[in-house]
Amino acid sequence: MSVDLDHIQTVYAEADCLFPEAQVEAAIDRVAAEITEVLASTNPLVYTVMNGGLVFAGKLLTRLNFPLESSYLHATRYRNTTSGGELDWKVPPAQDMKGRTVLIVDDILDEGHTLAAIVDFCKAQGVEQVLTAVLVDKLHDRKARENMKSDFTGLDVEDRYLFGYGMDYQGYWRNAPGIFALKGA
Ligand SMILES: O=P(O)(O)OC[C@H]1O[C@H](OP(=O)(O)OP(=O)(O)O)[C@H](O)[C@@H]1O
Ligand SMILES: Nc1nc2[nH]cnc2c(=O)[nH]1
Repeated sequence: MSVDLDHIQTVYAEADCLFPEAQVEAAIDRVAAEITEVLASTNPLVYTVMNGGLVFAGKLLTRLNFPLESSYLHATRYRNTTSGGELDWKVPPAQDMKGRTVLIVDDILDEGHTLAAIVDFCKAQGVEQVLTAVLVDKLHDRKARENMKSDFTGLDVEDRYLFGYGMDYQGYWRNAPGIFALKGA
């Protein structure tokens, strides 16, 4: 598919910055401290959900100063579009997680279907416990499960289409240094 880079540039130029880099980094500091408090002695297996979780996980992991194992899984529901569909497991978890504490790290809890499916998968593998960490939680009443929350949350955000810090717009701007909302969405 050919991409209109002028359009991609315009989207960035016209977007609203909801949280600039310094605020996001402060949120990651806080989340890292909370995770350390709860998980430092549990020898956790930390799973990054690709692609979106990449930036948050990279920044989070160096702030977790205790023994842990890091791996990734790849599940997608949006496929570079702005509305979700069926969850597609591109790379399921590879490690044996039976009896382990597992932390799932992702960029966003939106409707929550992605995290719910991953958590269910981990439970079916016989984990000791599975916890979740997201950089942003989008506030609305369309969650997959009632009152669904992540165990660790960086920032609560309004109900708009977001990009930056791992979140994409048509595959672009995962590298944007802040949390941005699409103009008019
Ligand atoms: O809470 P939900 O409504 O399920 O949405 C959240 C998921 O959507 C995004 O992934 P996406 O499917 O866009 O794939 P990506 O990680 O490659 O961007 C994001 O990274 C989360 O994994
Ligand atoms: N980039 C991006 N991915 C999402 N996945 C679910 N919600 C969103 C969103 O607002 N932005």
